Amino acid sequence: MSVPENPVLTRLKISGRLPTPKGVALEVINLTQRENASNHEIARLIGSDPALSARVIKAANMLLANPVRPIVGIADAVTVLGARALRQLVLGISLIVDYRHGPCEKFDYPYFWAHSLLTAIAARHLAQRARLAAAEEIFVLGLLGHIGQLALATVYPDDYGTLLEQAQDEALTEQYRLEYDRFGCDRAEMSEAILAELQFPKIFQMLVRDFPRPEASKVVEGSREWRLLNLLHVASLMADVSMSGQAGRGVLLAKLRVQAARVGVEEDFLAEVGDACAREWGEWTSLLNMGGWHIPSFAELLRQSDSADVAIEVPQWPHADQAHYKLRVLVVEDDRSMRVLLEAMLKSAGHDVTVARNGAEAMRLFDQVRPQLVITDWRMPEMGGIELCSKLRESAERRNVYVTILTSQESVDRLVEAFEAGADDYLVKPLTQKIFFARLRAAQRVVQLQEELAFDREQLVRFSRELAESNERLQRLALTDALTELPNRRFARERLEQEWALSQRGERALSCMMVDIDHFKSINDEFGHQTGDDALKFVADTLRQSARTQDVVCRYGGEEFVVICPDTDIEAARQCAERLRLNVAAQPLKSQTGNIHLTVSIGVAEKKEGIDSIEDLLIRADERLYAAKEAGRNRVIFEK
Ligand SMILES: Nc1nc2c(ncn2[C@@H]2O[C@H](COP(=O)(O)OP(=O)(O)OP(=O)(O)O)[C@@H](O)[C@H]2O)c(=O)[nH]1
Repeated sequence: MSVPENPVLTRLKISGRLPTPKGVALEVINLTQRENASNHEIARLIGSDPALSARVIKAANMLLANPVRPIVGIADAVTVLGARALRQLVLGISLIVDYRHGPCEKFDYPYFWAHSLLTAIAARHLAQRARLAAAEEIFVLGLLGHIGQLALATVYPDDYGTLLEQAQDEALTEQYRLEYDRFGCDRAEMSEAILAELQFPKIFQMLVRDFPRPEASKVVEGSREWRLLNLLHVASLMADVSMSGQAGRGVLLAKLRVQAARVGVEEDFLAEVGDACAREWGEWTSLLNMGGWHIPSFAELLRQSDSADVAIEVPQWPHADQAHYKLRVLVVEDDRSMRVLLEAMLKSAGHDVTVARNGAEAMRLFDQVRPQLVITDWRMPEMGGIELCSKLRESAERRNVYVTILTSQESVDRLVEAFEAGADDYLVKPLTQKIFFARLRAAQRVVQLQEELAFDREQLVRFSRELAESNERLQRLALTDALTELPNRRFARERLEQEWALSQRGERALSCMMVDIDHFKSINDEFGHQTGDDALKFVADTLRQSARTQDVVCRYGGEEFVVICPDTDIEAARQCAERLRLNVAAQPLKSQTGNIHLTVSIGVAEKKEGIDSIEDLLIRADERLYAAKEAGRNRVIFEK
């Protein structure tokens, strides 16, 4: 990756103001740059500085950590490490020794080097386990990772001191910006330039430039460079945590967990590395004549702090578009770092996240959270991901949730097992953000489609229920007389048919009345149509209230009513009719113009021999009604 030359750096290089090794170390650097330099010459030169050679031998032994064949002399160190690694080691050691103090009063040199040394030790362990690079190279890279800041403090002691005071509470990006505004380059560019100047390989130059802010790096995610970059970042965060005061430690630990989980470093390993750092710390500090720092037990720190208590600063992850469809997600993971990472990534994409430590806890939380997506680890205490998945699929209310299983190794058999347990998807750890967010979007699409389908289904059910209700209402309206709210003629005929059939089957009696308001026309003529309507309603109400429970009073047309009397012979029907007639006559209709006395005439008929249909029955009742009118009205006729 070629970087355009920064004029500020060029100027500093020319004026020789950048931090560089001195004395014998400088000669070693120059010598190892010569292609024809022999190991013998290099060894002799280092040997001329007893302090340097003692440090180099000890450092080489600590880095190579081979108790079977320790390095005993400087010639041995040159052979085992090789000229390039040796050169880098000499550089790192001499810079620490020569720049232990400096002119910038506000810059804490001892803190700076202690932090760099811790970063170096941690980076070495992390890289060794990940088998990403030679341990001694990563060590030096950690040691010189922040060299740009030392350079700024050393080259511009006063200005940089002022800037440090101004920027101490600012975020790193803002600090970089302030440095750039003041000096024309920031500490990362400065680190890169110094490593270029010291002839470190290009990849090292890029790493020191990018590792303090890996999220801003353009390096391809998942590549070896990307992993190295993030490991260095994790190492530097471990140094931050170890050296921070109690107050800020919780937030730093949460940040560390997220970053560690991103590169697949689980919490147990983090604790192991932390404790290895604390163990080696004493040896390194005595080797480099540094002191005064106590490094706490890392495992203890991790145990004490629960990131769940800390408000995690959620970074905006690349690839994490804000969720256009917000999901309720249940993260089920026993490793705290991984849990914190998943939570942070999901939250940065705008989702609602709940966490559980194992499948059993997830089952307990399920109904309360009602998740749409479950992301679960495979192996967990109490209940693992596969069992959780099977349990969810067994339950009718929970089976529709989208389940993604996390696995550390991808094997065909494992994947088949996951899908057979009912998983919808799987993700392989360490998580690659790009893949994670792509899979998340796929899950979102499926959940969204499922919910839209469910919504459509619900709508359909609602529509058909409404339709049934409205049909029923229409039916009711079709069979009801709007003015009197009595059943209408159509209803009367349908009901008569039913009662007729019932009476046929059970040989039960059936009677019916035809009721007509007397001189109704004259009410209309005298008092107007509205009063005529009121009179109709009045008579209808009286009939309804006076009829027996089983009788059905209907408006048959105009001012005419039919009363159906099931299980009723002619005598009983006559008595009912008489009661109706008397009740109508008993109460006058109160109108604006005064009381109007109303009467009705009633014809009663019974189903009996010679009456073969409801038509016959109605005609017979109508004939008797006519007879009642003829006979002077306000009476009941039930026989001819
Ligand atoms: N106000 C009102 N009048 C109605 C309604 N339906 C029918 N009528 C009137 O009721 C009257 C019925 O009159 P007729 O059948 O001749 O009865 P009538 O001669 O007045 O009286 P009777 O001989 O005793 O039956 C007609 O004038 C119709 O216009 C209605 O819904 N409202």
